[in-house]
Amino acid sequence: MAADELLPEPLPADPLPMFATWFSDARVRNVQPNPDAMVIATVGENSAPSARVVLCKRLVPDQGFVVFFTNYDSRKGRELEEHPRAAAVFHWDAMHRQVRLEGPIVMSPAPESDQYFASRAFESRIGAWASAQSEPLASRGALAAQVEAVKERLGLQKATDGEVPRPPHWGGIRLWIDSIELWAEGAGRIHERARWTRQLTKKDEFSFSGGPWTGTRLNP
Ligand SMILES: Cc1cc2nc3c(=O)[nH]c(=O)nc-3n(C[C@H](O)[C@H](O)[C@H](O)COP(=O)(O)O)c2cc1C
Repeated sequence: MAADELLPEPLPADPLPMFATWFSDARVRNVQPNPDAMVIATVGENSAPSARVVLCKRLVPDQGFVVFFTNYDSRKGRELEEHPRAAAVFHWDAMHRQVRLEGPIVMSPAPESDQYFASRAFESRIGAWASAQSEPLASRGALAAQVEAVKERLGLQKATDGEVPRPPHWGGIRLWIDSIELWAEGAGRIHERARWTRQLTKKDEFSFSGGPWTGTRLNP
């Protein structure tokens, strides 16, 4: 089965509007239960890679970064602190498309994390305090007890009792894109691939400015 659309010829100078269209297509057409899911790969001790699924909650194509939210003390958080680069993969099976991203990461500015945290369900906000993500857990009951302890400590039993503050160890991570590959399934396994790279120059704690993109078709 071929992708809905193959890659334009010649390739666009800037790949990010096309990535944004693919991302939006996947969400608008609701092609899978979590169309915003991406696998994030990080590098740990002894250069060992590790990967897991997270949800991409923002894509800012004009600047060129994506955002996911997590516990900064989790395994991925600790690995990213040591090695602040990541790779991400989206796979939209029903659209026969894959997108690969690579680049440096930064923690989101506090307002970005606060805004998203405030939009989460009460239980998820309590859970962000209760779960020491990636740490050993004695039993399922132990987590339930941690949830109850957090509610007790914050004096919040239900959503209408008040605001759950954002834990300092929980927030957004921005992956700034300096390499992107778009892949579209072709007929008879003659797929289409192209990769674009650019230089990123650090502007401040949260942002980079991007140089021009260089795009190349790749053998599938
Ligand atoms: C569909 C799906 C979405 C997920 N979304 C997130 C997410 O947005 N943030 C997150 O921290 N973990 C998310 N997880 C859980 C992660 O895959 C992972 O188990 C967790 O973050 C701990 O990973 P780590 O120990 O490598 O840090 C998601 C899992 C699945 C299957």
